[in-house]
Amino acid sequence: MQWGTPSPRGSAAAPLPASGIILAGGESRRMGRDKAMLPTAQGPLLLHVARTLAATCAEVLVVDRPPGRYRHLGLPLVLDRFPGRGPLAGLHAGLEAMTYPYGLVVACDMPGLAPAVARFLVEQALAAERRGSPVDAVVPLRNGRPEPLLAVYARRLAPVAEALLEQGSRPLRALLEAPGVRVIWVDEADLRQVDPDLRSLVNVNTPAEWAAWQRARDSSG
Ligand SMILES: Nc1nc2c(ncn2[C@@H]2O[C@H](COP(=O)(O)OP(=O)(O)OP(=O)(O)O)[C@@H](O)[C@H]2O)c(=O)[nH]1
Repeated sequence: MQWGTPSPRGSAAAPLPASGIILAGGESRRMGRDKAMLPTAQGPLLLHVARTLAATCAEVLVVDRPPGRYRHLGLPLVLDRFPGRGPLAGLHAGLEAMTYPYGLVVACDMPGLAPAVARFLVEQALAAERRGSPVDAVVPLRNGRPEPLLAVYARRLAPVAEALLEQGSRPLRALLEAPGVRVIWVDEADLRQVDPDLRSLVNVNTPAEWAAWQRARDSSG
């Protein structure tokens, strides 16, 4: 299945004027095989995530480390400018390349992303902008802890991320803690209104986690 094939499920609402950024430049050491290419009923996991994101975001970009591994999928591809520096480097490249002022970032190893969650997070950023009180990020909390691998970031954070990367490898969290960065923290209870089991926040890092995810999917039909 190639990118651009019409979604079998379709989507009732039109995509929002925002970008979707899929971080796919990791090394998958714990999985022992490329997480982006794990097989799903909708094709490789990366394609499944991209198609889910496309229901919400008018643009979807995949960010990989050079030289780029996913050209064969036909997805719009961006390469890290700070290779080997982790997810913040992927976010930085995505923010620099994206067309829209806000981008929803998703890790390529999140098989349960729900379009309703993607839309809910992006709408928080767009609504704040409309109210005249723009924010730089919209980040879910789970058990009181930030989930920065499924979050909205403003394009204006690109130079902030670049300054952090120039200091070396830094966690995504460092961007949210940078001076002046305005964040909407989304309560777990609010997220559960659109995703009761918080499946959108599941990421699969190991073969055991992948097997558990597949079992859970099978048992829920
Ligand atoms: N573009 C880009 N994405 C990255 C980079 N490092 C990690 N990611 C992505 O960020 C997300 C979270 O990565 P991790 O699961 O922490 O790391 P990983 O390298 O994929 O996996 P491990 O090797 O098992 O730690 C995944 O979607 C990765 O593909 C990077 O240097 N560049």
